[in-house]
Amino acid sequence: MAAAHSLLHLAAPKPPAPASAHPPLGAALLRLLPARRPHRLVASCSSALPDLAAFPNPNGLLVAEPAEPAISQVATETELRENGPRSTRRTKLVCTVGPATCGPAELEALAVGGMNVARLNMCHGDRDWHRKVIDAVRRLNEDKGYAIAVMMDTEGSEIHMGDLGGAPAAKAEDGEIWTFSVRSFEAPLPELTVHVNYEGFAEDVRVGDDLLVDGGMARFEVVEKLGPDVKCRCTDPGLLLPRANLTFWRDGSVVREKNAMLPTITSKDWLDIDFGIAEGVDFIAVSFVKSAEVINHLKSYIAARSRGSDIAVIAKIESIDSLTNLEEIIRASDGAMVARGDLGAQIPLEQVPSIQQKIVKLCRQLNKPVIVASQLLESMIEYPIPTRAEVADVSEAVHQRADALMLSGESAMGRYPDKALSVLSSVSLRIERWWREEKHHEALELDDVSSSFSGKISEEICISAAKMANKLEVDAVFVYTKGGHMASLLSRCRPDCPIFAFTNSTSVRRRLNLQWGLIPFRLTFSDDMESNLNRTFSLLKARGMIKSGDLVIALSDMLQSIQVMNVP
Ligand SMILES: Nc1ncnc2c1ncn2[C@@H]1O[C@H](COP(=O)(O)OP(=O)(O)O)[C@@H](O)[C@H]1O
Ligand SMILES: C=C(OP(=O)(O)O)C(=O)O
Ligand SMILES: [K+]
Ligand SMILES: [Mg+2]
Repeated sequence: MAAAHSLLHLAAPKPPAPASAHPPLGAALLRLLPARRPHRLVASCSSALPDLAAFPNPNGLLVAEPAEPAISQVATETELRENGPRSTRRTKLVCTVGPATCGPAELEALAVGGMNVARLNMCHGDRDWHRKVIDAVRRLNEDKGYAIAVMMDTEGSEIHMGDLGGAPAAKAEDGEIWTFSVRSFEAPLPELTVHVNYEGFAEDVRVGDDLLVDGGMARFEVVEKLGPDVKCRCTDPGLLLPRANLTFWRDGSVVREKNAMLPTITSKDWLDIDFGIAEGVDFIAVSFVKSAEVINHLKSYIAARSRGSDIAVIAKIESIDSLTNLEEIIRASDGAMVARGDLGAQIPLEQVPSIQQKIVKLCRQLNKPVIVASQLLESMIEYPIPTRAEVADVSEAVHQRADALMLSGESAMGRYPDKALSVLSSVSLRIERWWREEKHHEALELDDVSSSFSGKISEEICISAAKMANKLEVDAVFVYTKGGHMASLLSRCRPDCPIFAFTNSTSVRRRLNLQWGLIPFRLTFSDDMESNLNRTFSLLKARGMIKSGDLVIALSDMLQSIQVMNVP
C-alpha cells in the first residue's frame, strides 16, 4: 500500500537529493513552465487493490493480520463488498482531479492511496469532461466499495487573464511594457498583450497601482491608461500562465472598487450548480464567498431542486470580505475551505498562517468540517519528493487537527499525483501516531453548539465518550447514526482512536468521509441494537480492523446511549 510504503520511505535515510531538486528562486520560476502544461503530463497509476487483510492499525503502522477463517454469517457478503477497503488515518484527503488523474486507472490509484474526496474545479474542463470523472468515481464506489465523495468547486468571478491565444505561457522581462486590455482579440495576440476578463478593469485601476499575477509570480506597475488598454511596466519578471489570477494593489492593500460588486455566483456558476445537482455531487464549494447570504441563497436553491438528496455547501475563505464576515459565513455553511492560493494573493502572505489557524479553530467550535488547501506540496508538481518546508506545512495542518488536506495542481496536472497523495497520507499518520505515543490529547474547550435539548444530550454524550476513549485508551468508538449528526459531534471532539460510523444512507456515508477520524460504513439498521453491534463487530473483524478482546465504546443517536464493552 502506498501509505505504508512511503511511511518507510520517509523514515529511511535518503540518498542526497539531485542537484536540480528544489532550486533557488530564479530556477523555481522556470520549472513552472513545463509543470503547468496540463496535457504533457501522464500520471503513473496502479490498478492493484490493497490486500483486504492488511490495514494500518490505529497507530498508522501497516500490520498484516490473517484474514478471518470464515466471515461470520451476520456480516453479509454484500455488506463487506459495499463497504470496501478502509484506512484508519484520521486526517482526510481531498484530491483535485485533472488531466493527470481523470482516467479510471489513475482514479483507482488515488482511491487506493487514500483519497476521501475528489474535487472538480469548474474553472477548467467542460461539463462532459466533469461528467465522465463523476461517473468513474461512482463506478469505483459501486464496484470496489469506496465511499469517495465528489466536490464541485465553482469558478466564481475572480479577475483573470485570458488564455494567451493558446500559448502555454509567456515570459515577462524586467522593464518591459505590457498591455492589459479588456478588448477581446482574435488569436494570435499582439505582442506583449494580454486580455483581462473583467470589463471594469480599465476603469478600476489607477496609474501607480501594482498589478500582481498569481499573487506575485510576476509584478507590474500601471504606467498609463488608454481607454480599454492599461499599459504596465514589469517590475518583477516572471511567467504568465493562461487564465492566471490578477489582483491590483494600492498603498499596501488589494484594491476593491467596482470589482467588489461582482457576483459571487455567476450565471455560468448557476449552470454548473444545476449540473452538480443533476449529477448528485456531495459537496459544492463556493469560490470567493463574501457573505452568509450567498450561502443561504444557494442552500435554499439546492433544497428546492435536489428533492431529498442533500448537498453540503462549503464556503471557500479566500477574499478579504470573507474574513470580515467569517463567523456568520461559517455558521451558514456546512463546512469551510482555507483557500490559501487566492487568500495569499489578497492579503499579505505573512498573515495567512494565523488566519488558517483561526479558521480551523472556529470551524471546530461550530462543528463544521474544514479543509486546508493549496500549495501543501507544490514542488511535487515537478519533483518526486517534497521540500522539508512542505512537510512541515502539512504537519502543522495535521497538528491543528484540520478535517482534511487538499491537493490541487499536485494531483490535477503534476507529474507525481500518487506520490504526493502518499506523502500527505504518511505525514498525517506519523503525526497522528506521535500524539498517541506522547498522549497529546486535545485540551480545546468546546462551546455548546446545539440549540435543541436533544442536541445538547447528543453533544454531552460525545464529549464524555471522547474523554473516556482517551482516558481508558479504548481501541475504537462505534457510532450508529441515521443523519450523521452524532458522528460529526464525535469527530469534533477529536478522540484519539478510530471512529467507526454506521449509517443507513450511502450519501450520508460519503459526506461523513470528509470529517476528521470518521470511518463511515453503510449498514441496514435493525431495531435491535445488540444485533447492529454484532453485525458491525463481525464486519470489522473480517476486515482486520478490530479483534476479539478490543475495548470499544458504542454510541447511538437513535437510543442516545453510550456503552463500553470488549469485542466478543
Ligand atoms: N479539469 C481540469 N482540466 C484541465 N486542467 C485542470 C483541471 N483541473 C485543474 N487543472 C490544472 O491544475 C491546476 C491547479 O488546479 P487548481 O488549483 O484547482 O486550479 P487554479 O490553479 O485554476 O486555481 C490548474 O491551474 C490547471 O492547470
Ligand atoms: C483552492 C483555491 O481555489 P482555486 O484553486 O479554485 O483557485 C485557492 O485559491 O486556494
Ligand atoms: K474554483
Ligand atoms: Mg481560489
